[in-house]
Amino acid sequence: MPLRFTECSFAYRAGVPVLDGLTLEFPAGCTVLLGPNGAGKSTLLSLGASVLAPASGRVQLGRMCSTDRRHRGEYRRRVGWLPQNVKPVPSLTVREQAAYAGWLKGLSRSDAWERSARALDQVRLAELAGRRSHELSGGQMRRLGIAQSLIHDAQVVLLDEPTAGLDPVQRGVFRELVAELSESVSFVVSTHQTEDLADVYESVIVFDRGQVAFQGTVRDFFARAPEGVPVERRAESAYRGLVRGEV
Ligand SMILES: Nc1ncnc2c1ncn2[C@@H]1O[C@H](COP(=O)(O)OP(=O)(O)OP(=O)(O)O)[C@@H](O)[C@H]1O
Repeated sequence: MPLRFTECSFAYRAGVPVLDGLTLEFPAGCTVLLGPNGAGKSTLLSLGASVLAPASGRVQLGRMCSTDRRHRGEYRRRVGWLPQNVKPVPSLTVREQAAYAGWLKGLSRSDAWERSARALDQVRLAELAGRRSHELSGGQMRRLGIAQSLIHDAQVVLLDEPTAGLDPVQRGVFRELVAELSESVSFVVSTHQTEDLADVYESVIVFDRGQVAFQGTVRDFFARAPEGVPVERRAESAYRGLVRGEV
């Protein structure tokens, strides 16, 4: 079931649209969302997660519409979301926090508790299940965030800059995890990091000033770099050729 935006418009302030009639479908699999600061990536993901509602147009997962009250509960279970700052819930353990997220999405307490063990196992946090979540490192906290978005059997998980501030080892762990989990779940990952795209992602979307500047496979994206650019600089070069960014 693809996540689709149809003629979506959204503004935080009247007369200053962030999205203006955007139509976009995220492909299945692992998609990286690139774009300069202020391009509207977080806004797009928040609309996808139904945290925000479009002023006009539709956001749909298959036939479910994010703003239709009849579908909203199911929509929110099927679309997981990891915002930029995942916060520990004071005094909860790692497992309790994962279960709490499931309960908030409508799972029964026992179901949420049971599923939390599997979700923590999936993100390699099973050993830390009994630790207080405020004691986790930044990388572990992001993994707990993924567990929270997986617990209710999401089909699409939206990750907003999940690797910002992580050291290279933790970034690697994160990438491996996403690659592994993407066999059963589709991911859309917003990031400013263009290195190692080919290791994880199948598709690239470059977003600029609320519009899609590029959508295609990683291979097509790399092909946008001028000839002669060394392999390790191709993604950055392709990206620079596609965006204008803020002035
Ligand atoms: N809560 C808000 N209130 C008003 N304006 C906002 C708000 N959040 C974002 N904006 C504005 O909306 C536009 C898009 O912001 P958004 O955070 O979606 O971009 P982004 O691509 O995620 O940026 P970054 O890469 O810096 O995180 C920007 O001009 C920003 O200033």
